[in-house]
Amino acid sequence: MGFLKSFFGFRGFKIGNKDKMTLPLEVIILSLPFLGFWFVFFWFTKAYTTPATWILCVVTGLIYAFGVVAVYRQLQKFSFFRVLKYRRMLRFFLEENGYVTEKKSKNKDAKRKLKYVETFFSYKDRAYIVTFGLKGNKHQQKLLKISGDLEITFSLDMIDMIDETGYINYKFMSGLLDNVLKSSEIAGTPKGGLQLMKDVVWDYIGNPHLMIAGGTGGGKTVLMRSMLIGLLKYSVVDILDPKQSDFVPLNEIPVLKDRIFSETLEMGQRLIDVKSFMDQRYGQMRKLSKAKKEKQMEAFHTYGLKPYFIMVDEFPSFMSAVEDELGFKMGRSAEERAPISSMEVMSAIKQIILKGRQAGIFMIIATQNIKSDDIPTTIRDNIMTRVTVGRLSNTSYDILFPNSNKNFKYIKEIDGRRVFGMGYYGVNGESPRQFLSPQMPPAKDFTFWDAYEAMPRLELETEEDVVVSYTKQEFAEKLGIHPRTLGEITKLLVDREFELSKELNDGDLSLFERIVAFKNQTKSTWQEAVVNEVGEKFSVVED
Ligand SMILES: Nc1ncnc2c1ncn2[C@@H]1O[C@H](COP(=O)(O)OP(=O)(O)OP(=O)(O)O)[C@@H](O)[C@H]1O
Repeated sequence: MGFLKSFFGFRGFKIGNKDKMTLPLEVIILSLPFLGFWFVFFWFTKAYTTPATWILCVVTGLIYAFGVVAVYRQLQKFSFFRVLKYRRMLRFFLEENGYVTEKKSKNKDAKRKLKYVETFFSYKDRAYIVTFGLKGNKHQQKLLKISGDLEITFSLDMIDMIDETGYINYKFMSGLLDNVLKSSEIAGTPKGGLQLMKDVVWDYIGNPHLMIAGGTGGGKTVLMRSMLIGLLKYSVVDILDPKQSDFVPLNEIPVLKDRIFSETLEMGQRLIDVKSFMDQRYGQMRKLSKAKKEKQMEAFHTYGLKPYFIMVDEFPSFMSAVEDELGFKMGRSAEERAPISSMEVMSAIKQIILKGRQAGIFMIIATQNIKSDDIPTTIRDNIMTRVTVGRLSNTSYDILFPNSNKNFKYIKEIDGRRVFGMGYYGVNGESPRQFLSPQMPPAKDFTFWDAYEAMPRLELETEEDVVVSYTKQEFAEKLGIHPRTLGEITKLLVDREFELSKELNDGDLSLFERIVAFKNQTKSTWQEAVVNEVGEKFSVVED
């Protein structure tokens, strides 16, 4: 299809009058065994005149009709038949909504014929794609805003809108339930991907910081706790819980011990400390980058640093507590004033949001319904990823996903099954897609508490922990040898049971330098140079 499209501009079959015929055709094909049987029966028995045979024929016909309906419904599970059905729905939609022109005919009595606006429908990688030809036609403006109506017509979720010269493509996804994960399955990588559904990965380096919004009971806490399952495996997480409810008890678990803060003063101080830590990390990264002679400083993970997340539950209520308790108040004496001010806290948050990405420091903030003045614009606009769960007001959707022409709806059931944590996921400025939060397994099989208790506690790197590590190419360049020669020396060392670091770093450098120097000075072989340094077998202690 890709080949046909690129060479001949062939996009599939256009939606048109022929799509009316697919349902009768399907019914006829399904009825063929029945019709065939009775045709052969009457042919051989010649029993046309026997009323009993006709009664039997009608009765079996009725039973068969029920069978046809049942089979037809089962066939909808197959994409081929679903595509036929969606094509019929799309044709009907186009006709009903005036995306048609009447074909002119010289014969006044001729049957009215319709010409549909150029529309294609295809199915690829579990996505349905509707393509409209624009080419300046009179429907152009309406076709650019049609996605919301199509979502309702198909009961599918639009996940992408792709512009092409003369065409607009809308991509719809099905199978939300097929893509949901269990809370226990959440995983991620330090290089920027936390998997939230089978087909949704939060690229926290590409689209840093996350805002979770949801009405009360919508599933924010469960989502945050599920995310912790993934994040704690490879990063450090601090939690600010101004409500002092959902997270404070977790402070007893080693992996989160002293990483949960709930008093306004300690939460504010923590953010100021995180900001200082960020500045210090930038310093470390600059040093490492310089040691590696990089032209440009890379992201934190290339220097072996862990990501660091700060989760803030009920962010607006945290902000008002900061303003109340740490803000400037006329008449407050110096003794009554807190050691830190609300301005310092706000400035720390802004700096983390604006500069945290490269240093690997990310904020995850949760809020209930959100109003435009709840969160300062600098902060809000730079929180690039947004998720909603449960019921939310239209104002909240407008703030989170501005300019989206989606018809946001609150869904509690899918295919008759009660679901929790249903909402939308999107990147600031792009069209959001439907989202289903990782599902919490029944308490008899899984509890967050037990899961966190089984996790090892990771620490952020101190200045002493940070060593410059090199790729093979970089390390070989530093020694002035070919990477293949480096491979040969490494193998000779490993054969002699010498343990090397996983990633070659400054600590390994002097040993390699000595081996290279010995070889060059004595004109020996690499093997002799290695044996000279580590002996025939490194692990054997010689007398
Ligand atoms: N992903 C999920 N899987 C299973 N159950 C869920 C899920 N999300 C929510 N629930 C159910 O809904 C209840 C409320 O969810 P949760 O506490 O996360 O809501 P919330 O948005 O944090 O509410 P509040 O704002 O009032 O704190 C949970 O106790 C749980 O029973």
